[in-house]
Amino acid sequence: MTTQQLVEQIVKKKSFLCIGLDVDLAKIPATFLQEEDPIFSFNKAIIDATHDITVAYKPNIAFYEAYGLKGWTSLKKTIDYLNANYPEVYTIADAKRGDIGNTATMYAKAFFEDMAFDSVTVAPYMGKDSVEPFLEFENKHTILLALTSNKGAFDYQTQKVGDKELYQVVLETSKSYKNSENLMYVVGATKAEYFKEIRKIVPDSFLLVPGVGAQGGSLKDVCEFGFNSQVGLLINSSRGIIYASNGTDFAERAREEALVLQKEMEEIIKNKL
Ligand SMILES: O=c1ccn([C@@H]2O[C@H](COP(=O)(O)O)[C@@H](O)[C@H]2O)c(=O)[nH]1
Repeated sequence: MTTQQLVEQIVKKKSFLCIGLDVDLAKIPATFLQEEDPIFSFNKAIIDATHDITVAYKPNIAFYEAYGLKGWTSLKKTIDYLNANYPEVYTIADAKRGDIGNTATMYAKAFFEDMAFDSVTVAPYMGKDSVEPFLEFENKHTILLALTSNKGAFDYQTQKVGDKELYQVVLETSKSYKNSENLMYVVGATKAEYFKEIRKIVPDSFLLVPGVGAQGGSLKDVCEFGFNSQVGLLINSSRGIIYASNGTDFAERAREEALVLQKEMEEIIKNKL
Protein backbone atom coordinates (compact mmCIF):
# COMPACT_ATOMS: atom_id res chain seq x y z
CA MET A 1 0.00 0.00 0.00
CA THR A 2 1.26 3.50 -0.76
CA THR A 3 1.43 6.22 1.88
CA GLN A 4 -1.22 8.13 -0.07
CA GLN A 5 -3.61 5.18 0.04
CA LEU A 6 -3.06 4.94 3.79
CA VAL A 7 -3.84 8.65 4.20
CA GLU A 8 -7.03 8.22 2.12
CA GLN A 9 -8.18 5.43 4.44
CA ILE A 10 -7.46 7.56 7.50
CA VAL A 11 -9.53 10.43 6.12
CA LYS A 12 -12.34 8.12 4.99
CA LYS A 13 -12.61 6.23 8.28
CA LYS A 14 -11.78 9.25 10.47
CA SER A 15 -9.41 6.96 12.29
CA PHE A 16 -5.68 6.47 12.67
CA LEU A 17 -6.09 3.47 14.92
CA CYS A 18 -3.94 0.37 14.65
CA ILE A 19 -5.13 -2.71 16.52
CA GLY A 20 -2.44 -5.03 17.82
CA LEU A 21 -3.17 -8.72 17.29
CA ASP A 22 -1.00 -10.05 20.14
CA VAL A 23 -2.79 -13.29 20.83
CA ASP A 24 -2.02 -15.10 24.06
CA LEU A 25 -3.91 -18.40 24.36
CA ALA A 26 -4.11 -17.90 28.13
CA LYS A 27 -6.12 -14.71 27.64
CA ILE A 28 -8.66 -15.48 24.93
CA PRO A 29 -12.12 -16.93 25.69
CA ALA A 30 -11.74 -20.60 26.63
CA THR A 31 -14.26 -21.70 23.98
CA PHE A 32 -11.66 -20.96 21.28
CA LEU A 33 -9.32 -23.60 22.66
CA GLN A 34 -11.55 -26.34 21.25
CA GLU A 35 -11.20 -24.95 17.75
CA GLU A 36 -8.69 -26.25 15.20
CA ASP A 37 -6.89 -22.89 14.99
CA PRO A 38 -7.81 -20.80 18.06
CA ILE A 39 -5.48 -17.91 17.19
CA PHE A 40 -6.83 -17.44 13.68
CA SER A 41 -10.46 -17.83 14.82
CA PHE A 42 -9.91 -15.22 17.54
CA ASN A 43 -8.19 -12.81 15.11
CA LYS A 44 -10.96 -13.28 12.53
CA ALA A 45 -13.61 -12.40 15.12
CA ILE A 46 -11.68 -9.29 16.24
CA ILE A 47 -11.03 -8.19 12.63
CA ASP A 48 -14.65 -8.71 11.55
CA ALA A 49 -15.83 -6.67 14.55
CA THR A 50 -13.42 -3.73 14.07
CA HIS A 51 -12.26 -3.41 10.43
CA ASP A 52 -14.48 -0.39 9.69
CA ILE A 53 -13.07 1.75 12.52
CA THR A 54 -9.38 0.87 12.33
CA VAL A 55 -6.92 1.57 9.51
CA ALA A 56 -4.27 -0.97 10.50
CA TYR A 57 -3.62 -4.26 12.26
CA LYS A 58 -0.29 -5.12 13.83
CA PRO A 59 0.37 -8.72 14.80
CA ASN A 60 3.48 -8.88 16.94
CA ILE A 61 5.36 -11.85 15.50
CA ALA A 62 6.50 -13.06 18.93
CA PHE A 63 2.94 -14.08 19.76
CA TYR A 64 2.96 -16.42 16.75
CA GLU A 65 6.55 -17.67 16.89
CA ALA A 66 5.88 -18.74 20.48
CA TYR A 67 3.50 -21.42 19.14
CA GLY A 68 5.94 -22.80 16.56
CA LEU A 69 4.67 -24.07 13.22
CA LYS A 70 1.06 -23.74 14.36
CA GLY A 71 1.68 -20.08 15.24
CA TRP A 72 3.19 -19.33 11.81
CA THR A 73 0.21 -21.00 10.17
CA SER A 74 -2.16 -18.81 12.23
CA LEU A 75 -0.17 -15.72 11.22
CA LYS A 76 -0.28 -16.66 7.53
CA LYS A 77 -4.03 -17.34 7.70
CA THR A 78 -4.55 -13.99 9.45
CA ILE A 79 -2.65 -11.93 6.86
CA ASP A 80 -4.26 -13.86 3.98
CA TYR A 81 -7.70 -13.25 5.53
CA LEU A 82 -6.99 -9.53 5.85
CA ASN A 83 -5.63 -9.17 2.32
CA ALA A 84 -8.51 -11.15 0.81
CA ASN A 85 -11.37 -9.56 2.75
CA TYR A 86 -10.17 -6.11 3.81
CA PRO A 87 -7.42 -5.14 1.33
CA GLU A 88 -7.90 -1.45 2.23
CA VAL A 89 -6.54 -2.11 5.74
CA TYR A 90 -2.82 -1.49 6.34
CA THR A 91 -0.84 -4.35 7.85
CA ILE A 92 2.26 -4.25 10.03
CA ALA A 93 4.46 -7.21 10.93
CA ASP A 94 5.95 -6.16 14.25
CA ALA A 95 9.05 -8.33 13.94
CA LYS A 96 11.87 -5.90 14.89
CA ARG A 97 14.33 -7.53 12.50
CA GLY A 98 17.85 -6.32 11.68
CA ASP A 99 20.89 -8.17 10.30
CA ILE A 100 23.60 -8.01 7.63
CA GLY A 101 22.47 -7.20 4.08
CA ASN A 102 21.84 -10.61 2.52
CA THR A 103 20.04 -11.79 5.67
CA ALA A 104 18.00 -8.58 5.78
CA THR A 105 16.85 -9.26 2.21
CA MET A 106 15.54 -12.67 3.31
CA TYR A 107 13.67 -11.10 6.25
CA ALA A 108 12.17 -8.57 3.84
CA LYS A 109 11.11 -11.33 1.42
CA ALA A 110 9.53 -13.28 4.29
CA PHE A 111 7.31 -10.40 5.40
CA PHE A 112 6.74 -8.49 2.14
CA GLU A 113 6.54 -11.35 -0.38
CA ASP A 114 5.61 -14.61 1.37
CA MET A 115 3.42 -13.03 4.05
CA ALA A 116 2.43 -9.96 1.96
CA PHE A 117 2.44 -7.46 4.82
CA ASP A 118 2.49 -3.75 3.95
CA SER A 119 5.24 -3.03 6.45
CA VAL A 120 7.68 -4.51 8.93
CA THR A 121 9.39 -3.08 12.02
CA VAL A 122 13.19 -3.04 11.91
CA ALA A 123 15.85 -2.31 14.54
CA PRO A 124 18.41 0.32 13.42
CA TYR A 125 21.33 -0.89 15.53
CA MET A 126 23.19 -2.66 12.68
CA GLY A 127 23.07 0.43 10.51
CA LYS A 128 22.41 1.47 6.93
CA ASP A 129 23.27 -1.80 5.15
CA SER A 130 20.92 -3.71 7.46
CA VAL A 131 17.99 -1.38 6.69
CA GLU A 132 18.37 -0.51 3.00
CA PRO A 133 17.49 -4.05 1.72
CA PHE A 134 13.99 -3.58 3.23
CA LEU A 135 13.61 -0.18 1.53
CA GLU A 136 14.03 -1.66 -1.97
CA PHE A 137 10.53 -3.12 -1.93
CA GLU A 138 8.02 -0.93 -3.77
CA ASN A 139 4.90 0.20 -1.92
CA LYS A 140 6.15 -1.38 1.29
CA HIS A 141 7.20 0.48 4.43
CA THR A 142 10.04 -0.18 6.81
CA ILE A 143 9.23 1.06 10.30
CA LEU A 144 12.46 1.86 12.11
CA LEU A 145 12.61 1.80 15.91
CA ALA A 146 13.45 5.37 16.97
CA LEU A 147 12.29 5.98 20.53
CA THR A 148 10.53 2.99 22.03
CA SER A 149 7.78 2.99 24.65
CA ASN A 150 9.57 0.97 27.32
CA LYS A 151 11.71 2.23 30.23
CA GLY A 152 14.80 0.67 28.67
CA ALA A 153 14.56 3.25 25.87
CA PHE A 154 16.57 5.48 28.21
CA ASP A 155 19.41 2.91 28.42
CA TYR A 156 20.67 3.75 24.92
CA GLN A 157 18.20 5.69 22.78
CA THR A 158 18.46 8.96 24.72
CA GLN A 159 22.21 8.71 25.37
CA LYS A 160 24.30 11.49 23.88
CA VAL A 161 26.27 10.81 20.69
CA GLY A 162 28.20 14.06 20.19
CA ASP A 163 25.66 16.82 20.78
CA LYS A 164 22.64 14.69 19.83
CA GLU A 165 20.71 11.87 21.45
CA LEU A 166 20.98 8.48 19.78
CA TYR A 167 17.33 8.39 18.64
CA GLN A 168 17.88 11.79 16.97
CA VAL A 169 20.92 10.39 15.14
CA VAL A 170 18.83 7.40 13.98
CA LEU A 171 16.10 9.70 12.63
CA GLU A 172 18.52 12.15 11.00
CA THR A 173 20.86 9.55 9.47
CA SER A 174 18.10 7.32 8.12
CA LYS A 175 16.80 10.20 5.99
CA SER A 176 19.89 9.76 3.79
CA TYR A 177 19.25 6.04 3.15
CA LYS A 178 18.41 4.98 -0.41
CA ASN A 179 14.58 4.89 -0.83
CA SER A 180 14.14 6.63 2.54
CA GLU A 181 10.65 7.69 1.41
CA ASN A 182 9.67 4.12 2.38
CA LEU A 183 10.57 4.74 6.03
CA MET A 184 8.26 5.20 9.00
CA TYR A 185 9.37 5.30 12.63
CA VAL A 186 8.31 3.76 15.95
CA VAL A 187 7.90 6.30 18.73
CA GLY A 188 6.28 5.27 22.02
CA ALA A 189 3.14 7.05 23.25
CA THR A 190 4.73 7.04 26.69
CA LYS A 191 7.31 9.52 25.34
CA ALA A 192 4.84 12.26 24.33
CA GLU A 193 7.20 15.04 25.44
CA TYR A 194 9.64 14.02 22.68
CA PHE A 195 7.27 14.45 19.74
CA LYS A 196 8.01 18.16 19.29
CA GLU A 197 11.71 17.41 18.77
CA ILE A 198 10.98 14.37 16.61
CA ARG A 199 8.71 16.38 14.30
CA LYS A 200 11.55 18.89 13.78
CA ILE A 201 13.66 16.06 12.33
CA VAL A 202 10.99 14.06 10.47
CA PRO A 203 8.07 16.48 9.91
CA ASP A 204 6.45 14.46 7.13
CA SER A 205 7.07 10.84 8.12
CA PHE A 206 4.46 8.50 9.52
CA LEU A 207 5.05 7.45 13.12
CA LEU A 208 3.81 4.14 14.51
CA VAL A 209 2.95 4.89 18.12
CA PRO A 210 2.50 1.96 20.52
CA GLY A 211 1.86 2.50 24.22
CA VAL A 212 -1.71 3.83 24.35
CA GLY A 213 -3.98 1.64 26.48
CA ALA A 214 -2.22 -0.96 28.63
CA GLN A 215 1.03 1.09 28.83
CA GLY A 216 -0.79 4.29 29.82
CA GLY A 217 0.23 6.64 26.96
CA SER A 218 -2.13 9.50 26.07
CA LEU A 219 -3.56 9.89 22.56
CA LYS A 220 -4.21 13.59 23.15
CA ASP A 221 -0.65 14.28 24.32
CA VAL A 222 0.85 12.41 21.34
CA CYS A 223 -1.33 14.35 18.89
CA GLU A 224 -0.39 17.74 20.31
CA PHE A 225 2.98 17.67 18.51
CA GLY A 226 2.92 14.35 16.64
CA PHE A 227 0.00 15.18 14.30
CA ASN A 228 1.02 16.60 10.89
CA SER A 229 -0.78 17.80 7.76
CA GLN A 230 -1.43 14.18 6.65
CA VAL A 231 -2.17 13.00 10.21
CA GLY A 232 1.17 11.16 10.17
CA LEU A 233 0.33 8.87 13.07
CA LEU A 234 -0.76 5.27 13.52
CA ILE A 235 -1.73 4.81 17.16
CA ASN A 236 -1.52 1.21 18.31
CA SER A 237 -3.39 -0.45 21.14
CA SER A 238 -3.23 -4.22 21.57
CA ARG A 239 -4.20 -5.60 25.01
CA GLY A 240 -6.48 -2.63 25.76
CA ILE A 241 -8.69 -3.63 22.83
CA ILE A 242 -8.43 -7.36 22.19
CA TYR A 243 -8.68 -8.37 25.86
CA ALA A 244 -11.45 -5.94 26.84
CA SER A 245 -13.40 -9.08 27.83
CA ASN A 246 -12.70 -12.81 27.81
CA GLY A 247 -16.39 -13.68 27.85
CA THR A 248 -18.73 -14.36 24.95
CA ASP A 249 -18.98 -10.58 24.42
CA PHE A 250 -15.21 -10.25 23.69
CA ALA A 251 -15.69 -9.03 20.10
CA GLU A 252 -18.36 -6.44 21.00
CA ARG A 253 -16.24 -5.21 23.92
CA ALA A 254 -13.17 -4.99 21.66
CA ARG A 255 -15.20 -2.91 19.23
CA GLU A 256 -16.42 -0.65 22.05
CA GLU A 257 -12.84 -0.02 23.23
CA ALA A 258 -11.67 0.62 19.66
CA LEU A 259 -14.62 2.98 19.16
CA VAL A 260 -13.62 5.07 22.19
CA LEU A 261 -10.22 5.71 20.57
CA GLN A 262 -11.71 6.20 17.08
CA LYS A 263 -14.19 8.81 18.34
CA GLU A 264 -11.37 10.68 20.05
CA MET A 265 -9.40 10.51 16.76
CA GLU A 266 -12.40 11.76 14.77
CA GLU A 267 -12.56 14.82 17.03
CA ILE A 268 -8.81 15.45 16.71
CA ILE A 269 -8.94 15.12 12.91
CA LYS A 270 -11.89 17.56 12.80
CA ASN A 271 -9.97 20.14 14.86
CA LYS A 272 -6.51 19.71 13.38
CA LEU A 273 -6.82 18.75 9.71
O1 LIG B 1 8.30 0.76 21.51
C1 LIG B 1 7.55 -0.20 21.33
C2 LIG B 1 7.60 -0.99 20.20
C3 LIG B 1 6.69 -1.99 20.05
N1 LIG B 1 5.75 -2.25 20.99
C4 LIG B 1 4.79 -3.33 20.72
O2 LIG B 1 3.49 -2.74 20.56
C5 LIG B 1 2.50 -3.53 21.19
C6 LIG B 1 1.91 -2.79 22.37
O3 LIG B 1 0.95 -3.60 23.01
P1 LIG B 1 -0.02 -3.06 24.19
O4 LIG B 1 -0.71 -4.31 24.62
O5 LIG B 1 -0.95 -2.05 23.58
O6 LIG B 1 0.85 -2.49 25.24
C7 LIG B 1 3.22 -4.83 21.58
O7 LIG B 1 3.16 -5.71 20.48
C8 LIG B 1 4.63 -4.38 21.80
O8 LIG B 1 5.57 -5.41 21.65
C9 LIG B 1 5.71 -1.48 22.12
O9 LIG B 1 4.86 -1.67 23.01
N2 LIG B 1 6.61 -0.47 22.25
